[in-house]
Amino acid sequence: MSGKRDILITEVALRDGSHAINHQFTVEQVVSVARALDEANVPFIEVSHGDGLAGSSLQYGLSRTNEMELIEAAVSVCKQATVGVLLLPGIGTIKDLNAAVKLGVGMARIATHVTEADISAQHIARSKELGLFTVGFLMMSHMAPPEKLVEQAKLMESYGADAVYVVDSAGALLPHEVAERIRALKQSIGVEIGFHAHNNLSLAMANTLAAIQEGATRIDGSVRCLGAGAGNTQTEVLVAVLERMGIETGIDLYKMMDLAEEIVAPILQVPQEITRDSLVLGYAGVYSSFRLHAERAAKKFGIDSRDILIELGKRKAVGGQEDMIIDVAAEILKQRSAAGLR
Ligand SMILES: CC[C@H](O)CC(=O)C(=O)O
Ligand SMILES: [Mn+2]
Repeated sequence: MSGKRDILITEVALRDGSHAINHQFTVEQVVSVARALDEANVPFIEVSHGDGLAGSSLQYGLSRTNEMELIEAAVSVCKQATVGVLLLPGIGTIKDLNAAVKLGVGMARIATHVTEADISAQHIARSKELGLFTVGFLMMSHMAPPEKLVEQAKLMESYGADAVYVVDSAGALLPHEVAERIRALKQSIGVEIGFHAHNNLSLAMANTLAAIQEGATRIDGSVRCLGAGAGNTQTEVLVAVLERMGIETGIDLYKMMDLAEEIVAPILQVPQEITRDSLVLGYAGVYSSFRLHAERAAKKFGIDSRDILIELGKRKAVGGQEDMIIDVAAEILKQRSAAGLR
């Protein structure tokens, strides 16, 4: 480990992983994970509610612990890592960003649906004013062709973003689709390009490597796959694979493996694997964070969660439309009853 970094990894387990554990992180868990990540020399650690700052709500899931306490705890144990936050304009506000900055965060990722970058202008501008490394985070990137993605990334760049991410929120992209998107951005924007994967079709690693091959220099990972759906690119595995390829992350592999095994595995409510529901998320192109909501609705209405997810995919539901999950479940039940199937 030379300390040189060819690729900058952002660890998202303490934010994306919040979805997988119903937003139940405790201060003690965040302290132990963040401290170990910092000791392993991970450069960026994202901490927030799964849906970003101020996501704690009945609609998205109530946090067990106020996220500001979690952020403060993470910052307090990080000696070298930058702690970052996610903000979805409309869920979180500039007031929330200001509060997070007071606690010592150094990076903000402003996330919008892939076709709605224009709503990020004031949040990106404020983040820059606050001196933060600022990322534009284009979610559900499988829903837009490369030309559209370029148009939206250019908007984020024009607002001042230091990097723009292609975000495969549904884990639906195939490696050649990732490659064409990153290639198009590389040819069109001047800021760094990042990639965020979900492993619902078992393609997170392949997609990440395709992104790196086309010039992405910022990559998200979640240790032990602690992320929504089937999780993200597994950080400790990514570190090992990149090391084998001669690509330096600056991260200590043994320390990452120990953290995964000894600290993160016990936090998981169930081991992260590609279940039938996470597979359907990728297959149907549905937001990974919808999985547990759909499973709860399926149980309540006595129907198959896969039918709910497939219908959400057909309706092209986007992040923030979690209320549609109940509507869809109720409609499926009504149709079944009308057809005499129940
Ligand atoms: C709801 C926010 C979302 O979880 C952000 C993200 O990680 C993604 O779109 O994949
Ligand atoms: Mn995600």
